[in-house]
Amino acid sequence: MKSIDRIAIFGAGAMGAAYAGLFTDNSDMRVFFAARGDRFARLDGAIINVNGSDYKISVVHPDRVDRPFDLVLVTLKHHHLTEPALKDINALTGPDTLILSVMNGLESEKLIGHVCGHEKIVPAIAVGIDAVHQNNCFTFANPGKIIFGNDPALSNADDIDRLERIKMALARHRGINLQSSDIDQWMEMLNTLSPDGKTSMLQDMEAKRKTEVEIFGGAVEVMGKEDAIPTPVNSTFLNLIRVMESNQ
Ligand SMILES: NC(=O)C1=CN([C@@H]2O[C@H](COP(=O)(O)OP(=O)(O)OC[C@H]3O[C@@H](n4cnc5c(N)ncnc54)[C@H](OP(=O)(O)O)[C@@H]3O)[C@@H](O)[C@H]2O)C=CC1
Ligand SMILES: CC(C)(CO)C(=O)C(=O)O
Repeated sequence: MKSIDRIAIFGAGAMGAAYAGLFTDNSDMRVFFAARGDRFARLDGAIINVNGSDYKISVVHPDRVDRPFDLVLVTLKHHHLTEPALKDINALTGPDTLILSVMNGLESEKLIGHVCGHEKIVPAIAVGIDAVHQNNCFTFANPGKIIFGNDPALSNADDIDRLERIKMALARHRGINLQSSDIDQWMEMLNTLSPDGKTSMLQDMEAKRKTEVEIFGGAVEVMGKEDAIPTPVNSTFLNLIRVMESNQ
């Protein structure tokens, strides 16, 4: 496998800055943020502070990529994954690029894979990190971990076949038998997060930004309806957050 020397981070928010700091401190990789327009202007030459240390991360414009990156780390919010953003992610890649999305939800790998090529996607999820973003200051008490997975259903298939396999994958996903020990493990992980930290969603609420609630609670509600499984507690929290968002 080709070595990873250059990494582009797409989304210089709480997670993007945390990983930019971690990669800069713990590897020889050259770390870049990728952005265009006002974001490029804001980030280019800027000093960001992560856990008390200053970093000046180079910034690449998607229209001015001289050679593909070895790794693209996607750290956007779900609603940022628009067609133009997906095109910009694609502009950072070449045939040997790996793409790692640490975004929450079930959709980002599919959307990015559709535009950039499913074969480039390394399926993964970030857990236990508690990254907070305030202006150019970023903090996290725990780096957490990235858990790598593999979904063979999403690679090497034509579109129709892939669609069927995605449906199969979803069925398999719903067939997973969650045990109470899984919930215990999740509670243990939550207990490792900083008491002074804020979830990504709380940060969005406080900043009066759109939240990702529709891909979390919204997705559970849709699946519950489809499978005729009542999800009243989920619906209560979902509707509370929807009302809070609409009152902003
Ligand atoms: N925060 C956490 O601890 C954790 C977060 N996650 C997940 O990770 C993902 C990222 O979360 P988080 O880092 O908190 O989110 P943030 O909102 O802090 O960061 C998202 C960043 O993406 C930038 N962005 C949006 N659109 C574009 C674009 N077109 N081009 C370049 N940059 C863009 C935003 O820029 P701008 O500010 O200019 O709009 C923002 O800086 C989410 O899916 C979240 O659920 C998962 C585990 C933990
Ligand atoms: C689970 C949690 C709270 C931290 O990993 C998270 O994913 C978030 O802040 O969005």
